[in-house]
Amino acid sequence: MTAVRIEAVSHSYGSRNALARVNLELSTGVTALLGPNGAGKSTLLGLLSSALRLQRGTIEIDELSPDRDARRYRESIGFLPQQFSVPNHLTCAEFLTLTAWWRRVGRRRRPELVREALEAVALQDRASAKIRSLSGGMLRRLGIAQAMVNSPRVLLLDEPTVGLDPRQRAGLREVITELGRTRTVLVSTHLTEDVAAVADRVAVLDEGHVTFDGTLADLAKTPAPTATDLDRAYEDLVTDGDLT
Ligand SMILES: Nc1ncnc2c1ncn2[C@@H]1O[C@H](COP(=O)(O)OP(=O)(O)OP(=O)(O)O)[C@@H](O)[C@H]1O
Repeated sequence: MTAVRIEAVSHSYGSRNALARVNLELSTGVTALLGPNGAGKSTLLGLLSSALRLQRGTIEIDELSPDRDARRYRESIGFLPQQFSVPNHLTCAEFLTLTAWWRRVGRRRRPELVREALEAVALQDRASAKIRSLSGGMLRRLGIAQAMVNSPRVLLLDEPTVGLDPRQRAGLREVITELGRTRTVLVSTHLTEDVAAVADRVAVLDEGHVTFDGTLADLAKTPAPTATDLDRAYEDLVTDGDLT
């Protein structure tokens, strides 16, 4: 079972504190990182992905450190940033093959891993389609495929459902739920609907502090919480309970 350990992690941008002594442990399944705009979600994902350099505290994935074991650490992680650019003129399979090469997947394993990644996000029928022909939902799913093409144990998805219509969101949530059966998935979101649909666990972040870490039932204090139950509990935990 993969374990991600985040201990006493703080981060600041100049004089602005974005994270304050964050502690979290993640294992197989989907954990939602829920918080309003500016809570520090992207900063935490940036540190976990090692796109941002750790200033204070400890982060480990199965005891690998982003500093000491940089290469193996990075190979353990797949990251879908909030904004990502793709070469529109390539096909989905070409783009994923290129990504696999860049992530040091050996030539022989590439076709199989590209096929698996496309299947995992239900884009197998689009392997030969140009990226420019994809809808917003498909593009986001391709973003998840690029994050998982080297078979990482941990997937970090930063606001993956933003900007999608309800049908595309439902499709993406199914994909995320499926991925969580075998991987450690951390999904940042400010939508309690996302949390209700995909998460086994939820961590609430507010102004850089973790104000809750536990199951959905514990958060809402009811055994099978709906998005509305979660909304109510969440609003009590954040300073600015803006759910838009
Ligand atoms: N590069 C930066 N320079 C200065 N301040 C930053 C930078 N990136 C983030 N911040 C600040 O750090 C805090 C946390 O930002 P972060 O983007 O991590 O939050 P978030 O929860 O991901 O918000 P959002 O949902 O809006 O992306 C905010 O106050 C933000 O303004």
